[in-house]
Amino acid sequence: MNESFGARLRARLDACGPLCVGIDPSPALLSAWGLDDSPLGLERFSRSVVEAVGDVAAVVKPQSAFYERWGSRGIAVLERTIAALREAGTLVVLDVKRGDIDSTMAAYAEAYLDRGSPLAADAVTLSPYLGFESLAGAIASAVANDAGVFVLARTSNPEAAPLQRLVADQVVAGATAANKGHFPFGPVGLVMGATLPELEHSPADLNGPILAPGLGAQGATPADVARLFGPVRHAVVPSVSRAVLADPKRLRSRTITLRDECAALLGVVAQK
Ligand SMILES: O=C(O)c1cc(=O)[nH]c(=O)n1[C@@H]1O[C@H](COP(=O)(O)O)[C@@H](O)[C@H]1O
Repeated sequence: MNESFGARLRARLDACGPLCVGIDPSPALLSAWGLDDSPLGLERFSRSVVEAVGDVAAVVKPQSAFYERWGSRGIAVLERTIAALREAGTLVVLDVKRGDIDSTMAAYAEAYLDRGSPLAADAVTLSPYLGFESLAGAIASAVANDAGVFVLARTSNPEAAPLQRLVADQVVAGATAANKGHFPFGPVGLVMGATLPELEHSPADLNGPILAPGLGAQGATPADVARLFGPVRHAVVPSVSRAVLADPKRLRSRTITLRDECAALLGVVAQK
């Protein structure tokens, strides 16, 4: 039997320390790297990120939107990027933020979670706004494929607060129920921004990982991560894109510095 996503993530966090590096090949970053905004530019950017951080970041999160911009040629680069990340040994969270009725979700699950799919990742980001229950099929597919999902609970952008505040308790409760009985983590993680002023919806009983984007460009610091997520310190995966991607020469060193700072402030120990 294969290892569950929860077991693989736990092992990776224990080995590398707590950090997810996003691959967000925006036109601005491609230009800063001296690359063309083209599928070839995307490919070079993505390959460089895999080489620079694939062995030091517990998780890497390609942002699908920046590949989708280029249609089928961009998706082909995304497929190769996912394959290269898997080869490098890191875990791949594909950021697609999908959420739809159950029959459509089944197709998304086939695309992103089915082991045989060229876009299959270790986990995907999902949106719960068609109802947490609409994600049940995708969660079942994640379990069947030893994969995971990260469901948006409280995102890092401040304008989300009035809407998400109304439903985040339902999202936390749905994820907590889906994770019951799984060890060390269940298949359902939550997204909770590192930029949040406070955690209004406690993930203490989640029994799953928490992806916390917003480090750096959106203003959050490792100290914010520690303050917010101290009670669930072993489950939090802080996530950063632009702040480490800004300079290709310092990408690896900035990743290691940020990762080690998060580990120290969270009081978790990485083995390497
Ligand atoms: O799901 C995400 O990763 C995500 C959730 C969230 O609440 N906020 C958020 O910024 N993200 C993503 O995380 C990345 C953040 O990039 P930086 O602001 O450059 O670190 C982008 O790809 C966003 O789409």
